[in-house]
Amino acid sequence: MLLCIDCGNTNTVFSIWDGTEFICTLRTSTEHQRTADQYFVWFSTLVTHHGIEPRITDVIISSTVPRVVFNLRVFSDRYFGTRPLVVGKPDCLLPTDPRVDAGTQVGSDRLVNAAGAFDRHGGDLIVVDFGTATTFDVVAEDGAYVGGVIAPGVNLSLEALHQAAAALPHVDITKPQAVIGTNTVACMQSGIFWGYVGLVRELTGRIKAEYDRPMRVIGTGGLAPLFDQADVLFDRVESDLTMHGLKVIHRYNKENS
Ligand SMILES: Nc1ncnc2c1ncn2[C@@H]1O[C@H](COP(=O)(O)OP(=O)(O)OP(=O)(O)O)[C@@H](O)[C@H]1O
Ligand SMILES: CC(C)(CO)[C@@H](O)C(=O)NCCC(=O)O
Ligand SMILES: [K+]
Repeated sequence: MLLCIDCGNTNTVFSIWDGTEFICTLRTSTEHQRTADQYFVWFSTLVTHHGIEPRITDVIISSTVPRVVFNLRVFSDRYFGTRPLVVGKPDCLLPTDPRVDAGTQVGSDRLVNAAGAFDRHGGDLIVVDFGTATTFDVVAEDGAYVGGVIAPGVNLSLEALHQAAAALPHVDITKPQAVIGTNTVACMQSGIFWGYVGLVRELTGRIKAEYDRPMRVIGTGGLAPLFDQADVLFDRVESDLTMHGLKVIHRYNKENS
């Protein structure tokens, strides 16, 4: 079985692929202090709770937080006896190399999204991922990541409003009934929700205008389904795109190394 680990700046997601399907997905907050042993206590407790007896033979990791990789490597070595593949490291091959400015370290989550989306849909894509940041990844005709956009994440923007303005509470993101809010919370929800609808529409429109071929837009990340209710922003929403990309990169490395 393959354990896929997607470590973002906010959350780390573990998902077990049994060769046919993802049988268990677990989410924890990203904390660089967490040790290999702490990961294992958490992981083994929850898989047992789900009635699963995983026999992990392979591990692949994507991390946007460099400091957590060491402990995840130890976790993999110590508890599963396997050396993990780490996306972005020289010994992890990508199906297609990114074409970006020399010296640019593209976030591994974006490379993984590009690989996963290309595997499912072919090229000429924009992947919009609503994580800590809202990222737009452009996938060329041949599957290469060729650039994109990084905007502040939805939860980050809400948190920034709350932190910076004494009278603004912490609010959860939902789709407001109206655009004109008649109370503070409704005003904030409208600003974030409809503001991000506009951000996504404007940026995908401008990317399409700059790119010389027709493109499709794939939404992913926890909040993509929410924004999908608003408007025709995406051709597809796929919540498991990053996990799918990890599986694709793992398979590519097995077949080509
Ligand atoms: N089905 C869902 N409905 C609503 N919110 C969700 C859902 N799934 C996840 N979320 C929330 O959406 C947010 C985005 O989740 P996602 O995993 O895409 O990114 P993240 O964990 O915030 O960021 P990163 O991957 O950069 O750490 C999270 O705060 C999560 O709690
Ligand atoms: C933009 C984030 C934070 C999104 O998770 C991540 O992909 C990252 O740290 N990227 C590095 C810079 C880049 O992708 O160009
Ligand atoms: K993510």
